[in-house]
Amino acid sequence: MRVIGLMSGTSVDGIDAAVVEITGDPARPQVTLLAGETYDYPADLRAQILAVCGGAALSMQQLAQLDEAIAQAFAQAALKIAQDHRPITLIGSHGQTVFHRPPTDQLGYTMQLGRGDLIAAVTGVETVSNFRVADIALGGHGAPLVPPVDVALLSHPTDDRAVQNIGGIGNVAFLPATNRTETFAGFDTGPGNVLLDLAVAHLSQGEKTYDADGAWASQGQIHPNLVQQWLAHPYFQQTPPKSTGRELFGVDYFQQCLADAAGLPAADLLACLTELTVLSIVQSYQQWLPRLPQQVLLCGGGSHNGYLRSRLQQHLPTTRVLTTTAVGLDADSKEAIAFAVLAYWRKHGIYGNLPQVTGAREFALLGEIYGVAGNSAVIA
Ligand SMILES: Nc1ncnc2c1ncn2[C@@H]1O[C@H](COP(=O)(O)OP(=O)(O)OP(=O)(O)O)[C@@H](O)[C@H]1O
Ligand SMILES: CC(=O)N[C@H]1[C@@H]2OC[C@@H](O2)[C@@H](O)[C@@H]1O[C@H](C)C(=O)O
Repeated sequence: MRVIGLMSGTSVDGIDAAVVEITGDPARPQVTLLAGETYDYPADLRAQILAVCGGAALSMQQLAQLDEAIAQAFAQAALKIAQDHRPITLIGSHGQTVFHRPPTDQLGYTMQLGRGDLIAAVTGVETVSNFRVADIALGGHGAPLVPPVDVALLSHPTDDRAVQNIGGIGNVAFLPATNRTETFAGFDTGPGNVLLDLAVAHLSQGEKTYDADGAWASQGQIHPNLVQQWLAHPYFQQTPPKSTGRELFGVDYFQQCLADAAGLPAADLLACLTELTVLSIVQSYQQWLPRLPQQVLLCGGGSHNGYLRSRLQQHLPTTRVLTTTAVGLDADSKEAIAFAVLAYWRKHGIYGNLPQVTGAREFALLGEIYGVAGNSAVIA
């Protein structure tokens, strides 16, 4: 079956789209990537989304317009990537997270915009969307959802692996070697690139959106006391299951970091924020994974940050730090691929969440399915 996966994450940089061919046993699918692209959001739409993520109030009218604009952008991304890969049978669309409240003594709440019904209507392809809410209703975090896909696609016969996504937020999936019988682990490790991106935009007066390869940060000096001060944030001490977002590590937190680093050169701020990401990952492995893995497989945009990668390798001397691309799964497309697989699982009646990761009290079918009328197909 040919499936499109669509995802836009906490960096809000654009829509990751992937076309995959899925074959074999639905529970242990064989996935071949046929195309992977990122389609940038129009600048005004990105600005609106970032404002809402930052807590800007919206009228219902504005919410409706934003939801439609995001759905249209996702549908256009699907139409573009499908061009040379028809027929497409199914779309799995994560949408755009604009609000995420982890559960406490009350249920969590999460909101992804980009209505699946509109994507189905525009593309003529059955679409699964709104993946997180079923897990949330069962007391879970609704995140991270990619770990079971990592288990299915990246487990190794003899080596323990940790798959580390470094997007806006970072998250890990621990995959014990398949010759062991342990359960899996996974959680959000904390900020990935989000603080770095905010710092770069601030330091470059909006000229740049990110620090390519970590080149700017690599010229700076790390101030360990400052990094330790930031690592005292309660999120880093919290026991999994745990998830986070721009609500905790967004503009307000960045302003605090900026104030803490007052007087330091720009490159030092970037080096310190990079070290925060790196040490939050390393310390969370030491605290919460059953043991350190033999391999860390990086994915997401942060996997292109050579400075960050080298810092991570330095702090994990007995572990090989690689990318998922190095073991055959494209590091930039992996999350989009994951939502194609989650949609495929939904259609086959296969549970998509891992309760030991999300904290839900049960397994759940994830996603709402939106069908299309028989002859309305555009890319089917
Ligand atoms: N060449 C590069 N060098 C350094 N950093 C990069 C590079 N390319 C991308 N990035 C970083 O990766 C970020 C985008 O990563 P990605 O697309 O994985 O995030 P996301 O999917 O939005 O987030 P999340 O996984 O939290 O939902 C950019 O904002 C930038 O900080
Ligand atoms: C609520 C939400 O959108 N969470 C994202 C975010 O981005 C990274 C991290 O925080 C992860 O928990 C999740 O995305 C990935 C795709 C996941 O669910 O596995």
